[in-house]
Amino acid sequence: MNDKIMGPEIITWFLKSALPALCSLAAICSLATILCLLAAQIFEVGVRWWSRLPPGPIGWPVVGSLFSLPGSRYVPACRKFTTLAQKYGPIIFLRMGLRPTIIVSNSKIAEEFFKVQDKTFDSRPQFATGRHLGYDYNSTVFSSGSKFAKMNRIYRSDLLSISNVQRMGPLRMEEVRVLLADVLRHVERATDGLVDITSLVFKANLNLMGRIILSQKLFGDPEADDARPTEIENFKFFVKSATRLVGSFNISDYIPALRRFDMQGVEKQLELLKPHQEGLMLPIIHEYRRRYGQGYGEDEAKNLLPDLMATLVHGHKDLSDETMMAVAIDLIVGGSDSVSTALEWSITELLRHPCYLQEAQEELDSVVGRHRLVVESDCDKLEFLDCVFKEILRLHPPTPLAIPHYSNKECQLGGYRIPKDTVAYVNIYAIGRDPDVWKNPNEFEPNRFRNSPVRVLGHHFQLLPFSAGRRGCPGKFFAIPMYKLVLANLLHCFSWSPAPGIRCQDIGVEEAVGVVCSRLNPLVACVSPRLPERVILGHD
Ligand code: HEM
Repeated sequence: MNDKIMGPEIITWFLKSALPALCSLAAICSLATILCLLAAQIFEVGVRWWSRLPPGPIGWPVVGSLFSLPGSRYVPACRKFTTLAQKYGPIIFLRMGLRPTIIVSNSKIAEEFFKVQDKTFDSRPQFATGRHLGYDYNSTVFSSGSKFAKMNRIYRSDLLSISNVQRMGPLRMEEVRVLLADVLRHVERATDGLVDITSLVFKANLNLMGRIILSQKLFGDPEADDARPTEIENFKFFVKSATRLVGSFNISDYIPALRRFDMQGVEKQLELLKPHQEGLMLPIIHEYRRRYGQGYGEDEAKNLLPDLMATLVHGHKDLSDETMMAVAIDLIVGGSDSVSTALEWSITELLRHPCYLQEAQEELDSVVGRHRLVVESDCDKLEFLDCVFKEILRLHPPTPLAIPHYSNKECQLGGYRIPKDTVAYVNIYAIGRDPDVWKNPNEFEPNRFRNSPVRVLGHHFQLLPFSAGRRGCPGKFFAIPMYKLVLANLLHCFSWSPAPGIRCQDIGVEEAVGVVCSRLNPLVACVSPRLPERVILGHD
């Protein structure tokens, strides 16, 4: 009986007294939160003005702009950063979590960054990818300070020197022949002439890197006798996972206290990759130590050292297995995906613009003739091909954001103060599409480079596909001849057109998200032989 009376009374009491009180409390709390956020923002605006920091979005306390800015699953970060530059200017300051961050988006600031402040920004921030893939920041890509200086010396004077690039010329030509035979085989088998160019070009580049670094093919033909399907798939999986993870914006890199929660599962994925990479690399390294770790004389060594890993093991015995693995990973991951991405964008744009495809093929006919394959010495004479190469790297730079740099002391940039320990992104994509520098910046117009003195090596700051300065890509002299030789031969040997029913201008240019910005969808095109089969197969 009592209960019956209590029930409605409590409800009445709750509605009349407690509910209004709770509502008022909630309103006060919300107001207080809004006021605190507002105060925090006003405070940050004041601090920025007082500290002469560059302009940029204010963001939220603690998280800053972390959740609102970097690329989503669908929009690459370089594009979001470009939109931001249109609002705030060529140098932007923002907080990503707890890390002060700048974004450099035009050639003028980039020139100052790489010429005046190059040494200040020659470190890398310590992110999870460097801890795992770089074996505690030991690899070139992720190292800083004296470790970087040592690795950089090894790279530039030993591994990726111009003389090594020249020494590897015959290997490049061999892999090009394998690629051409592969394309021809696929063309003959395909009833509709459609060929998946993305996977053939990726495979060719991975194999070339495998041969240069380890004297091994990493990616055989599943139907050929030398196929090792598990290993092949493992390497492909490894390279693709590594580039995806290096390009991800991992929340705990920016708010270290959240590391143990690993909210996006990045650490877990990196840990899962580790046995994978060690299973692939360690047996190879041990075999190299056994074969090349001994004290050969210089002349003997020259004959014995067919590849980069042998050069490393022979010349730098003090390096640990971990560092050796880190170097091999740098080279395989850095070298294969970037070149194949540049190639697939080139074929994409040439398919979208048949007049340029024709111009490139006419040049090949006149310089090389239709009776043989293109060889490396021809490439210097292919002026239009060079224009296509530069235009692709301007419009679709394979690495659209340079790997993040890190300032080791306070400095001045663009007239602003940049604090010590700032993460710096150079937006290579935005620089290549700057409307103040490039006419019709979003159009593919290779002839803009006819008679132009602008080169891609890092001295012309309006075009920085390989970045510049001390951290600029050490593999550029490897990448350029490989790109030109493959593209020239593909265009020379085959005729190209879009898949049936697709108009040239409808071929998609959507980009995937990652440190290497490849096509979102594989490029499938209609391919047919343009030269006699015996020429394509190199039988003449
Ligand atoms: C079209 C092909 C390529 C492009 C567009 C490219 C572009 C880049 C860019 C933009 C960076 C970042 C530089 C920075 O952080 O400022 C880089 C770094 C690097 N690249 Fe490349 N790259 C290419 C090919 C290669 C090749 C073939 C190799 C190896 C043989 C290679 C090895 C590396 C390494 C080891 C680094 C790290 C350098 C450092 O941290 O100091 N790259 N590359």
